[in-house]
Amino acid sequence: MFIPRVDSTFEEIPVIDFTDLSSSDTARRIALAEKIRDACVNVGFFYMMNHGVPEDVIANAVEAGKNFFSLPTSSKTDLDIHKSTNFKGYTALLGENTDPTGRGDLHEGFDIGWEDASGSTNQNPSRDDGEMSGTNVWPDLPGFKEPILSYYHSVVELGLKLFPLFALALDLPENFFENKTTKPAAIMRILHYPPQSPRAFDHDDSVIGIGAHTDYECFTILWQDNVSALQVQNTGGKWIDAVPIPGTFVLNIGDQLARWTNDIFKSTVHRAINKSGQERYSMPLFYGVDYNVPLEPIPSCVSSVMPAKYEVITAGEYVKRRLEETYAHSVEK
Ligand SMILES: O=C(O)CCC(=O)C(=O)O
Ligand SMILES: [Fe+2]
Repeated sequence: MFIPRVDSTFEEIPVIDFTDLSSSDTARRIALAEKIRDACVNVGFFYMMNHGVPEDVIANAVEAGKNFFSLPTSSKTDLDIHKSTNFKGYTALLGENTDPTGRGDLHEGFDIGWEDASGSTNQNPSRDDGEMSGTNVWPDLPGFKEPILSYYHSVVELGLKLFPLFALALDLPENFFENKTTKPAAIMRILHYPPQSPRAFDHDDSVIGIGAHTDYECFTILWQDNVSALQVQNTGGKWIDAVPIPGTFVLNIGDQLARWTNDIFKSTVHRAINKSGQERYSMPLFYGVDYNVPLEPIPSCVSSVMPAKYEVITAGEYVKRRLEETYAHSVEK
């Protein structure tokens, strides 16, 4: 496979225009895939401009999320993620510990997985998520579920269109991921980061908005509000701010694509620290391949000088293992 210049001491996160995402012109799709390849090989992060998800769909979901986080604590803890077998529902402040050296993350969150657009049920008999099977849980909050599912489905649709571009970026047939993404394994979160005192952070960096980590799926599509907090670590160890750019999503490569590509695509460490003095909200959607698909390295990414680095494990086993580690510290709470 052709690998462009590799230099992960980036100081900036590239911005890529997705106008040609579904272009019927192959040359345009290839040109876009080349930009994606360059960003994935060197940075593991890029902004998506002109992603096509309507602003009102985003705004309605954010509003619904804010209403949820304003509920009394007991209404939220009724849906505690520890009560779910498949990591769905509410995560309280400090309930998650993304960086094992940390003491808990300073955010609260709400997680959902696949559910039909009708919202009636996700227990589709033709869908077997193995390790990650199970339903969503929903609060008794009028006007919540519909906008959240509407955003979820818009971003799932966008994510599905990205797989052919990643395939092109890896010199694979455009349909390489098609039979591996038949039942979208996408987890969406709404996150609320209360402000944290900059002085407290100076004295104790073991409690921050979200501790340093890599994501567990193929890629993450993140909406963030206008409060800057997300930081991405380059190979020099320097934290680069992923400053909010209105109208964009941030996309980052996760561990599943790093495993497929034997680390040719970078799953880059990132964290969030909200020192702004304001509330911050974000909505990541983690997009993986079907949970029963083994994460086997792509042959062109393995050679005698680059032997396979990772044991082969299914996507579902991998995600479940990582989620168990993330929530282990708060199991008894
Ligand atoms: O809120 C953010 O900006 C980042 C969230 C994140 O990294 C995650 O949920 O994995
Ligand atoms: Fe992340």
